[in-house]
Amino acid sequence: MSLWQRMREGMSRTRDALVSTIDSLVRRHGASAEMLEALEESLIEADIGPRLACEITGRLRQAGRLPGEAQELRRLLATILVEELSRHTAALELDDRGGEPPRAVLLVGVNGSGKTTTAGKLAWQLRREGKRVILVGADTFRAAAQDQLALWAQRARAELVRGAPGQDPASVAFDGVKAAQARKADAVIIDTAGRLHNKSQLMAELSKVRSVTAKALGRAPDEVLLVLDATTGQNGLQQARVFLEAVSVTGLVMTKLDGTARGGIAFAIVRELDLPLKLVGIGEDPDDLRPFDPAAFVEAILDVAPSS
Ligand SMILES: Nc1nc2c(ncn2[C@@H]2O[C@H](COP(=O)(O)OP(=O)(O)OP(=O)(O)O)[C@@H](O)[C@H]2O)c(=O)[nH]1
Repeated sequence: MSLWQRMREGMSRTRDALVSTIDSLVRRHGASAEMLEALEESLIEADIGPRLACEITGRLRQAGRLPGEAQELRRLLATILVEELSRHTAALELDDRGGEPPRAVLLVGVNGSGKTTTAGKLAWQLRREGKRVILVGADTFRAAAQDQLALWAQRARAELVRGAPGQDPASVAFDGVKAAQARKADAVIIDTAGRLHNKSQLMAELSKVRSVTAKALGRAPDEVLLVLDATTGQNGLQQARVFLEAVSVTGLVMTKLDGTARGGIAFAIVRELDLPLKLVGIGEDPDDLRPFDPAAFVEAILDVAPSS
């Protein structure tokens, strides 16, 4: 299946909801003020966030003559959404930045958000490019998390550095980076714990993992990615802020976009957090982690290419 088809399939729940709603609004209200009001509500329903939904309909209002045909309206909307997302997109900094290998990626985020899966998929993809990759299990709190990472290491044929139960996560990260340097690996991917029951402890732990990783590397980690579960919707924003207080994040990964009809959350999150969305998870296969491409994403949820 081509990348484009896979993105379409992954986003089908959001697309089905948005396209049928917009088309029926246009059928019911035509190109009218009522239609725009109803459209604003539908965008909020799709989790785009009230502020952005209001801005979008404001822009449509200003655009002058509204298209009376649903597909044209979706095309206009797509143009506005691509423009919005493009302001908050960036590629992973794994190849084209200075500094000696290994490139280091730290994954942070709440339990169950998809960190381990993202680490595994990323390792799998880098391995496919012929890179030497070390996966590091710095979640020493949950043995199951380490076992899951070990399975991914096997699947990706990546090497694994895992901590002993109860070991200081920062020391595991340090060992992982040192092992990657000694083995001349291209990339080291560090999976961390994300329990939120004790916020100050988690924050202290994460900032120590980051600073010890930086010390072992001799520079800041190339990427500190905050992994967010799209199915938690607006609640994810609150959780994200806790992590942002603890570590300086270089980008976002949004997982499980295939599991929601409210994929508009991607817009709300990048807008509210003002951080680039770098990767999206659209399924459980190793290939279902994708660099974020605003035009492909918007086309997949609105079923039209943006007007040029
Ligand atoms: N459908 C779908 N499932 C995903 C995606 N990403 C992760 N998952 C699933 O989400 C569940 C949780 O993912 P994990 O990678 O274990 O999450 P985690 O953040 O590492 O969780 P802890 O190990 O508990 O900290 C797993 O069942 C994954 O297979 C995605 O993009 N789409």
